[in-house]
Amino acid sequence: MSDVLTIAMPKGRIFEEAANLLREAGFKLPPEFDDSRKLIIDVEEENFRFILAKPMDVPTYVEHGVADLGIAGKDVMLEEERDVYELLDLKISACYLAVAGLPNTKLNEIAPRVATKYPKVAAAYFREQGSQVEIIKLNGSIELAPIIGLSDRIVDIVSTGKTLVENGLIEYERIVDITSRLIVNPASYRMKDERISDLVERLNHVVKGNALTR
Ligand SMILES: Nc1ncnc2c1ncn2[C@@H]1O[C@H](COP(=O)(O)OP(=O)(O)OP(=O)(O)O)[C@@H](O)[C@H]1O
Ligand SMILES: O=P(O)(O)OC[C@H]1O[C@H](OP(=O)(O)OP(=O)(O)O)[C@H](O)[C@@H]1O
Repeated sequence: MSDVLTIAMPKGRIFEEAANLLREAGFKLPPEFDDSRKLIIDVEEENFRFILAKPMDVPTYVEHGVADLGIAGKDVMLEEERDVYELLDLKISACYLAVAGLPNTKLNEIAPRVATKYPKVAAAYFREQGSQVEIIKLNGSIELAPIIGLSDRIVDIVSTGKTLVENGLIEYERIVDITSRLIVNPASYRMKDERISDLVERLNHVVKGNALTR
C-alpha cells in the first residue's frame, strides 16, 4: 500500500469549490466531507488524510511538512511567503487584491495610513510606488477603516465589488489577480512524486476542461 497523502484544505469559502474539483477528478470523498465539524478526515479508500485549516494557515502546515499538499489562495501565498512549491493554478475562488478608499481623497501627505489584512503585500506595493505608508493590520471588516478615519486607503480582496459599493468606497488600483493554488512541501514532492504527479495530472485535466466550458 502506498503512503498516505495529507492534504491541508482551507475551511470557508474555498472549501466547496476545492472539494468539487477533487470529486470531478474522480476522487471519492465521503458525505462527512461536506457536513462535519471534524478537523481531520481520513479517506481510506483514496489513501488521503485531509486536515481542515484556516485558509491563511494552509502554507504553514505544508511548509512544516505535516501536510504534503495544500490548497491556498494566491493572496495567502504572497502574504505568507512560505517555503513551498506551487504546483497548479486551480482557477477557483477568483478575486483580486486592490487599493480602495473614499472617493476623491488622497493619501495623507504627512502620515499616510493603509489598513489591511495583508501587511506584507500592502507594504511591498506602496514601497514599489515610492510611498512610505504606515500599515495598520486588521483581521476583517477592512472597509470600516477609511470610513471611520483609521486609514486613507485599504488593501483588500474584491470579488463582486458589493462590499466597496455598499460602504461608499471606490477602487483606486488593482494590485494582483487571485485564484487558489495547489501547493506542495518540497520534501514530500521528492518522496511521494508518483502519487503527487497522479493527483496533479487528474486535477489539471479537470481545470483545463473547466476552462474550455467557461
Ligand atoms: N470575496 C472574497 N473575500 C475574501 N476571500 C475571497 C473572496 N473570494 C475568494 N476569496 C479567496 O478565499 C480566501 C479566503 O477564504 P475565507 O473568506 O473563507 O477565509 P478567511 O478570510 O480566512 O476567513 P475568516 O478569517 O473569516 O475565517 C482568500 O484567501 C481568497 O483567496
Ligand atoms: O467584493 P465582494 O464580493 O463584496 O467581496 C469582498 C469582501 O469579502 C471579504 O470579506 P469577508 O466576507 O471575508 O469578511 P471579513 O471582512 O470578515 O474578512 C473581503 O475582505 C471584502 O470585504
